[in-house]
Amino acid sequence: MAGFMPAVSFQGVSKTFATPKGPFQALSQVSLDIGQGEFFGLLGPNGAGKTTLISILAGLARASSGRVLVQGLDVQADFAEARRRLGVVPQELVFDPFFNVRESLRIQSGYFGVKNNEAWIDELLVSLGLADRADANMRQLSGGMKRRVLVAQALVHKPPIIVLDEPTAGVDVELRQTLWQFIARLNRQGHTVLLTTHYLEEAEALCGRIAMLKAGQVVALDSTSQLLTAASGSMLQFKTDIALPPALARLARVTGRVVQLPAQDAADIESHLAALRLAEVALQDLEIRRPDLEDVFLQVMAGHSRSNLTGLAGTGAPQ
Ligand SMILES: Nc1ncnc2c1ncn2[C@@H]1O[C@H](COP(=O)(O)OP(=O)(O)OP(=O)(O)O)[C@@H](O)[C@H]1O
Repeated sequence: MAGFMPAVSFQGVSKTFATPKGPFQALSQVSLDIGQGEFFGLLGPNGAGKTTLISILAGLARASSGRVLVQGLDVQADFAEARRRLGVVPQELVFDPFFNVRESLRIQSGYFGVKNNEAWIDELLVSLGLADRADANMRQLSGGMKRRVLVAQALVHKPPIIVLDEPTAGVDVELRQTLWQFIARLNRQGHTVLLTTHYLEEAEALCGRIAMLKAGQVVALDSTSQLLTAASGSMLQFKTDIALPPALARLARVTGRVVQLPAQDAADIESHLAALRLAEVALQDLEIRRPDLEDVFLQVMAGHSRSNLTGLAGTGAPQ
């Protein structure tokens, strides 16, 4: 990969927090490169270390060891210049209540030293559905509207790298669509996107490549399509109102009336169906489908992944 400069390079990043119970290792030896122009997903269960990794990238926290480069710039040694290349949309709603929407964008623009930015500010307001709230005070906005402003603030200096930490947590369908259309457009124009989300459907639809973190370690790193292809078996899915026999209940993912049962092969499917028939479980809308990203995620987190899912951690090759 000589001459190849990643947008973001995590190099052996570890982070240990001092806690009353002693040191706690939130990240251990995270190494991965995100190529320029990639739409990259960082996934993991609560507490896996996603926000810690992004805080280190944004220069808000220090790695205990290892380093992070943004377009070749060290986030510690070249903090201001590295930070300018990043647009970070935080998870939490933090805002200044004294300004209106447009003023807050102008202030943020000034912070990054960008002048004569009104045209881009107008485009942000329109693209994020904020145009008619431009003069509203930040205090008056609903939670979803505040989140739109946070996205606009993060993008006001046109950063080449956009970092979104769970941007759609608790936001409505309309904002999600507005947001993703806009971010996808910026990605097509060449902006690199790093996304953390718990919405695996979004990650599957948007991300070209995905890293999965578990307890501070990279446990899968591959293109989204390769992760899906490499996932083993299929899923038997149906609806029912009747309780499953205990042996199947242990295997099943149940969401309301919908039951999903992983099956390695045809014999597995047959034995599941036989057990259901024996227990007189009436099935509706029965289907057999390929695993989706949620299935892959659960397989990886359960440690049942095939070695080709886990063996790639650290290679960091963009597609
Ligand atoms: N300042 C801190 N001091 C001690 N432990 C911390 C600190 N910050 C984070 N942690 C711990 O580090 C681990 C990783 O936290 P982090 O917020 O990075 O996870 P996450 O993957 O972003 O989770 P979520 O999906 O819930 O946002 C957690 O166990 C958390 O409790």
